[in-house]
Amino acid sequence: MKTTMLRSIQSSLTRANNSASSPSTHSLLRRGYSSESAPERKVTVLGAAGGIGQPLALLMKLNPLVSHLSLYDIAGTPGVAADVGHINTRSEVVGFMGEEQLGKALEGSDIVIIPAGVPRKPGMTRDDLFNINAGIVKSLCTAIAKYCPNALVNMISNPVNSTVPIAAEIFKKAGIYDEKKLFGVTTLDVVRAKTFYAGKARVPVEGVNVPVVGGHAGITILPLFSQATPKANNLSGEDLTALTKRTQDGGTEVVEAKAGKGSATLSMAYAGAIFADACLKGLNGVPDVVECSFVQSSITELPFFASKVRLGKNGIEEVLGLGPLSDFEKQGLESLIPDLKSSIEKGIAFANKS
Ligand SMILES: NC(=O)C1=CN([C@@H]2O[C@H](COP(=O)(O)OP(=O)(O)OC[C@H]3O[C@@H](n4cnc5c(N)ncnc54)[C@H](O)[C@@H]3O)[C@@H](O)[C@H]2O)C=CC1
Ligand SMILES: O=C([O-])CC(=O)C(=O)O
Repeated sequence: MKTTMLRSIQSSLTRANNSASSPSTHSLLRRGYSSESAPERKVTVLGAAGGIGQPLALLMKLNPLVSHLSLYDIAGTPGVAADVGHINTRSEVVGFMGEEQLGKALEGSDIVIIPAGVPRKPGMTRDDLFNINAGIVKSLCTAIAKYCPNALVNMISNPVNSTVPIAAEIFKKAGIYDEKKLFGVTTLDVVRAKTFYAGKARVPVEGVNVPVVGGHAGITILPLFSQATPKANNLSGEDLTALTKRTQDGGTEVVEAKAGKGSATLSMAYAGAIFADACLKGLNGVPDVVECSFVQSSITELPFFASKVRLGKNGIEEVLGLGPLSDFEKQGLESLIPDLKSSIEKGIAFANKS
């Protein structure tokens, strides 16, 4: 029963990850790439006792590609680590608490996932989190540069449109920046676009794929429904406009429904687990692993942009282009540029002051 449930979670993680044409966890296992023979991989979660951190720790504990799971927070991690650590899956779990343990938490990490920071309350924008979260991200990235400079960094903390540029500048200052290893996690936008599209088009959600490009806030989130598969002929222009708006406002929909108790945590943990799994597969040499992510980019005039990226043994193997856009999407792209540009510049300026 337990094994069946674990298998079904693992396979749904992989099935949902269908923007990648990568083989499923099951096919990896069938090819003799079992947890016993998979390479050792250490994954560290910073902010592991939080609303996202806890379910994300659980999902990473269920991933057979992880051999060491390191859980760090400023408080509460011993309990989370003891709890998750009792689950009978491959990885060894260690909890670390407080700044003096941050170095040990990070040492030897292959992937560092960062959901540390404050979430929104109703009425706030993601940018309203900047003042607190920018400082948290800056100090965590300074530690990453020191203790695990080669790790892939999966940035979840908001505002992603600014925290990713902050991380890049901190890494540049430390002399360790590798643009192939820094990712803003925008997978939740893809997860939402798939769910909303499947609902509207009345197609089975498991087979749906929708690229989402741009950034991760309001109109900077640009789902490309013209490229959605399977093609739906039953959607009007109005339907596509409504789907786009709902995807852009997905975070706010959850913030309002939680009415002061935070923002998306469970769906974000799921999305974060999907993205980390794709990074692990890339590191392990699985071919053709493709996910959308907010990365250093030259596909538009902006230095960072979310688009499909191909993942490999060193992180990003290729930043893929946007593909053909509808007139509506071209307009969306044009309108998002100034917003995204100013969020990127704000992050860069913050990291370089003092
Ligand atoms: N990229 C995305 O799609 C999404 C991003 N988010 C963002 O993720 C962040 C976290 O959200 P929640 O987990 O709901 O918040 P939360 O408040 O429940 O958890 C945050 C955790 O970070 C910890 N923390 C604070 N300062 C830290 C530091 N210096 N080092 C390590 N840990 C530290 C806190 O102790 C807490 O346990 C927020 O900024 C939120 O806006 C949320 C949903 C989606
Ligand atoms: O909306 C928020 O504040 C959290 C977030 O980024 C999301 O749910 O997409």
